[in-house]
Amino acid sequence: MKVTINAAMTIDGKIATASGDSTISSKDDLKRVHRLRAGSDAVVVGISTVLADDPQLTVRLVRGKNPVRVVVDSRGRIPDDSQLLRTARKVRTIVAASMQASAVDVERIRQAGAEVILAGNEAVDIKALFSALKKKMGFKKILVEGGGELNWSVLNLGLADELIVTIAPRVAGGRLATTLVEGDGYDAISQGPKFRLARVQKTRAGELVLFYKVGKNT
Ligand SMILES: NC(=O)C1=CN([C@@H]2O[C@H](COP(=O)(O)OP(=O)(O)OC[C@H]3O[C@@H](n4cnc5c(N)ncnc54)[C@H](O)[C@@H]3O)[C@@H](O)[C@H]2O)C=CC1
Ligand SMILES: Nc1nc(O)c(N)c(N[C@@H]2O[C@H](COP(=O)(O)O)[C@@H](O)[C@H]2O)n1
Repeated sequence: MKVTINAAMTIDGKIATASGDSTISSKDDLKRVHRLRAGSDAVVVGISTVLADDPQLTVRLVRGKNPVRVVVDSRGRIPDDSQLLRTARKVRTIVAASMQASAVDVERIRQAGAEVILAGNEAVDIKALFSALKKKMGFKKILVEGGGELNWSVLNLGLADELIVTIAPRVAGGRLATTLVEGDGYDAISQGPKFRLARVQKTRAGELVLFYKVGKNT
């Protein structure tokens, strides 16, 4: 199974402002992302991204098939009125929760038309989730679309094959603004995953799209 992380950041590495504005990519870049989604079996996001952005995670800017939408949501907090749950009967949607989710929330999410996968005791066990996506669902291409905490988990577990980062010609600043990779971080740069720059694209809006292959660290 191939796992790709895609995100857009400012020159200073922020994927959203401290107040939660994440409108970073140009229309051209968003079309590229929608094409990437169309070529993926599933798109995976963290619950904080759902709560901040209320995303659709569809391919509406291009022709193609919507990927299955997967939300990493330990406690089953996804709101009933979120775009993902409101459209769960039209576009297949999976909520990956842990044992922290109440039976009431699991039932509420299932009633809305989404599937629930339980993986992990506290946080969602990302390794177990990705294994289920591969072995039980038969998915071959997974697109991870953040946010920073989810990016950390996927990279730190050595699960990513590719990292695509759009650098927009903007600065967000703010020590509380979310960065591309959050989590605990490494003590030494040498402990982190190593990347190979495979390709660079420039968009009409002056963005650089960097395509990195990820060296496995596990
Ligand atoms: N510019 C861009 O390309 C993107 C920007 N964003 C922005 O990122 C921000 C959200 O990012 P974050 O706060 O970092 O949250 P996130 O979206 O990565 O979600 C993290 C949350 O997911 C849950 N979770 C459960 N198990 C987990 C596990 N094993 N590993 C990681 N998370 C787990 C936890 O509740 C955790 O706090 C939003 O402001 C959003 O707008 C999000 C995606 C793309
Ligand atoms: N590639 C990219 N560029 C940006 O500027 C972004 N803000 C994001 N965000 C990701 O896309 C989701 C929104 O998707 P929809 O437009 O609602 O389909 C958002 O939740 C992030 O995962 N990505």
